[in-house]
Amino acid sequence: MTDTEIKKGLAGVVADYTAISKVNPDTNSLLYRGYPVQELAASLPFESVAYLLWNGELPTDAQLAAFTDHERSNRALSPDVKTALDVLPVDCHPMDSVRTAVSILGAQHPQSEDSSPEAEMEKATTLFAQLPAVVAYEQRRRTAGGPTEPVPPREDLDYAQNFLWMTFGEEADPAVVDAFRVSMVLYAEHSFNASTFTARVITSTLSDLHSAVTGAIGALKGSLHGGANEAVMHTFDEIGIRPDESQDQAKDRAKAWMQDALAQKKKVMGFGHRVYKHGDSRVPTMKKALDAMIEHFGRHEILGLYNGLEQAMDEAKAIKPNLDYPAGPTYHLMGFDTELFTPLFIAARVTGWTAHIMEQRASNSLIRPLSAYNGPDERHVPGA
Ligand SMILES: CC(=O)SCCNC(=O)CCNC(=O)[C@H](O)C(C)(C)COP(=O)(O)OP(=O)(O)OC[C@H]1O[C@@H](n2cnc3c(N)ncnc32)[C@H](O)[C@@H]1OP(=O)(O)O
Ligand SMILES: O=C([O-])CC(=O)C(=O)O
Repeated sequence: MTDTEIKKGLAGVVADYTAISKVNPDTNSLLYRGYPVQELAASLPFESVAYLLWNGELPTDAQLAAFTDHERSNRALSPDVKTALDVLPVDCHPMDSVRTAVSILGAQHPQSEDSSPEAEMEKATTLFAQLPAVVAYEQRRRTAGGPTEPVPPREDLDYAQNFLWMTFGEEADPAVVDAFRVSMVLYAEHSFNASTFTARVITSTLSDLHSAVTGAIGALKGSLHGGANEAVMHTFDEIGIRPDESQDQAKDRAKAWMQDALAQKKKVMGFGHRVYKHGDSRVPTMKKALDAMIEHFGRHEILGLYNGLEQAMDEAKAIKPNLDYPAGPTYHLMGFDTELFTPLFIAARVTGWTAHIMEQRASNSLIRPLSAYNGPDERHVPGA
């Protein structure tokens, strides 16, 4: 086999059909089940988008009411999960904590080994409902410096409102809720990205849903994928966030930082994409949400840093930001610890992952590519 036949990173390989989303780099568009993501993000609750991804259609009012009733009644942090999280080091990465929690939820689920469509939908829905409690508790445990009391969920709040309530213990301002809701919708689904493909590979062996999600979390953690939203904030921190500084001063420092980083051939997280080469379809919508948070909190120096990095990268390499770039500072302004940013991505992407798990299972073929061997020629153990 020659090198030219090898598709390193599976770049450009079309591995299967999917009816869940369409990423089109030529038109810079993203459709969930045919709907432009910008239209979904404009006003729909995240619950409707989850329903759409799983069922293929937006819910009627009655369907949404039944779905949200079920979701709201499954929001509490499982006591066993709390016990398990409490023995983890308080400074362990919260991606590890959430991965552990999903594993426990799988082992405890009464339908863990049932992969019928009904059981898969039930497991996807309860996981969707329970992840905010896990992520919120991890934020609170870190803030408290150890085991603490979770904030009980509220059934009178929608998904986004309740997520922020459980995290911060107070009702969030509607502007913050809306920016958070938008981020969840934009993060929900993106065809055969690395974590979703991981979930599909695991499902293809006829393994269970929670195993597939646990594996997907591992794939999401890396900074070339979901971990980039955390890494973006580390970049901002390295440049230095100075709330007293003007937007222009911040921009100049950010530009200088980027020029230096690129001169050293560094990869700057939050920029570039395997599929989009002229900008990520979701960035303009997420940037609007970031702008709203910058206005809301009066933090214009963040915009200076944002614009400085973006402009210097564009001038030097014409590489555009991806979704993680505006999402990172948005979550920072909302008050989340930087290490919690990728767990927030999990809470959103669990909808897309589980939709793909169900799609893979419905039309399965074991995913098992070939490799080209380039190790030593056959040789023999002395005396064998
Ligand atoms: C939600 C998400 O998961 S979106 C992706 C989040 N990930 C990141 O933000 C990590 C930073 N970005 C990257 O590493 C890459 O752009 C990837 C992995 C996302 C896509 O990479 P690929 O399609 O494999 O492109 P590849 O990494 O080969 O880059 C092509 C060229 O652009 C450069 N490049 C791409 N992204 C960046 C970047 N963020 N910073 C600096 N240079 C970059 C590469 O160095 C390479 O240059 P070269 O040809 O001179 O060697
Ligand atoms: O599609 C990708 O490769 C990465 C990405 O943007 C996502 O998963 O949202």
